[in-house]
Amino acid sequence: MPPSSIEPGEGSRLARTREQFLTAEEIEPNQVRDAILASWWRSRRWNVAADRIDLAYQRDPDLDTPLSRSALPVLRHLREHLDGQPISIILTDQAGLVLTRLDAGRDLDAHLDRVKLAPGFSYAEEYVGTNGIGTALEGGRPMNVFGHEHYAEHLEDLACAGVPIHHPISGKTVGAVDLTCWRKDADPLLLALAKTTAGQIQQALLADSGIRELELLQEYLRTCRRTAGIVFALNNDVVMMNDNARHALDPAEQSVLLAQAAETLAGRNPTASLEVELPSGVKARMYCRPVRGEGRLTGGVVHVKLGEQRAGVRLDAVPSPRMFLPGLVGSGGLWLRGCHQVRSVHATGEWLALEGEAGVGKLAVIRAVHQHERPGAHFAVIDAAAAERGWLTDLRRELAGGEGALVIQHADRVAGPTLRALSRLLEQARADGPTPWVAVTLSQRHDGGELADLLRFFPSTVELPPLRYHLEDIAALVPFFLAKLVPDGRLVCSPEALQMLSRSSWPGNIEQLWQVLRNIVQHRRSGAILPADLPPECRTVSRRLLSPLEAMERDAIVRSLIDWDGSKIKAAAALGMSRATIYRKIHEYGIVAPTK
Ligand SMILES: Nc1ncnc2c1ncn2[C@@H]1O[C@H](COP(=O)(O)OP(=O)(O)OP(=O)(O)O)[C@@H](O)[C@H]1O
Repeated sequence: MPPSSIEPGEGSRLARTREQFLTAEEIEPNQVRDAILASWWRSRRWNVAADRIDLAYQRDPDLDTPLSRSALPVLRHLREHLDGQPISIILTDQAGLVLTRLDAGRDLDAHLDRVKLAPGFSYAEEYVGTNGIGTALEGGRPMNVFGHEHYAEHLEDLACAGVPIHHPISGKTVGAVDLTCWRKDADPLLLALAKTTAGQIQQALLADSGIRELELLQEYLRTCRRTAGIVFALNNDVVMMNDNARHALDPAEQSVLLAQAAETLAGRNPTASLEVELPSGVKARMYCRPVRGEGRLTGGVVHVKLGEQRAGVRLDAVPSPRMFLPGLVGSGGLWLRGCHQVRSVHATGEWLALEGEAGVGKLAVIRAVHQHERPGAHFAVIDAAAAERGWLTDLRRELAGGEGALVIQHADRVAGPTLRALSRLLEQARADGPTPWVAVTLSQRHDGGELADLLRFFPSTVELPPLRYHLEDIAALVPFFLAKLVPDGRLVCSPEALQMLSRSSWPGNIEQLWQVLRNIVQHRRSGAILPADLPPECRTVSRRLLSPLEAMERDAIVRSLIDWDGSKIKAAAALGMSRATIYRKIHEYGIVAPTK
């Protein structure tokens, strides 16, 4: 198979192979390059239409970005050098949205307009199928796509050479440059030219960001000189922190503060002083100061003061960064914070209301804290949702038992007379004294209405995060669960499958992960779990691992889209977001918008 061009005669063979693939016939081996075949499979999974280019206009491209400012002079210079040759020069953002296209002559431009390879349309693989831009971005490497290698038949007359552009400091993909010409004019040198151009754009980006990073560095050093405390500075690509920050804060605390600082600096009021509760329970006051260069926000410097410990909560003299709870794994910041809060409330003896979506681990945490603090003491669980007659009688008996711990699960699922009876029982038990320590779990967000009467017995409410807010813990949960399901370590999870699991959104949380693995071991009990072993629900993944803040933002967008019947304009307005931003985020987070 030629690596970079198609020989005469090969075109028709390739066309036949492509047709076979599209009609789901078996294709002969070695008829198409591996990278192209992999891309065809992805295009099929994305349900890309091969017989039409059906793209929605996404948005007016924002050309006031470091990428556009750095790339445009380079591309114009290349245009001059190409001296009127019919080669289209195209710049896209990291998601394949065409930002600009330089004139390439009337015929080619008209064709590119017809196939919507034009500013404001996305040539991501998931929309157009195999093509020079989307396939290069998807694979993260230079890619040429000739004629019939394109998935969509309307692109068959074209040849494209796409190269991802990486940020020279962070290494993140920030866009792609693509050179497109007629198939008959295809030349392997096109890819070499595209690579050189991408390299020049990266150089220009380096010069641009060098100045911005310098401004940030100067402000950071000034702040470090002025204060003896914790200081860090950040922008989209760089984080700097002083020795105090490294010594006084553990990684979970650092990541909570950095995420909060990034959100504040990107918000409406970037110059802010705010209080943040760390996973250890300690409160910290953050003073954020934006840094601007040439009128634009280039990052921010943050000064942190560690404050008083949480009122009413016992803290060890030195807060331990990791908490060991029997039978539980996980070290994500939000997860640890929830565990710590449960332990703190348990230590005060106050009754606890523990909230969180179904399957986040509410019962598991209460059980673990109880076993850790009072090993061997009585532990009872009553499920209010089971609605069996007699559970109130069981409850009365447990309350009268007077010791250990009692968990009333799913308390938000009872209502009316049963709920009132439950409240009366608790009131009576308190009056009769001594009672076990009682916790209720609530799996839905409730408005407090009817439940308020019950919740007056539970002065502290703690919330456990959904799994999608601590996806980093999947790397520990999976081997932990596999060891439970298949002893002797005979079954492991391949890195590819783990990556897919770490990018799913897990609406059913940790319980869903457990069930998924339980089902897998029905058919695979040794060796390695591969992506093909995973059920479809784990294969619809976002493009990358989302940070907790990004996951929260994604959820807010999804909720708003549902509230506004799928209208992106109304959803954006409700969230105080611009239309352009919501379009970009929907794409970035892989949100499938509900249809109107
Ligand atoms: N951090 C963890 N480490 C190991 N196992 C966990 C962890 N968190 C939860 N689990 C396991 O996940 C499953 C679901 O947890 P659990 O039943 O506590 O969730 P829940 O929030 O109480 O759910 P629901 O409200 O739906 O009853 C259980 O099998 C539990 O043992």
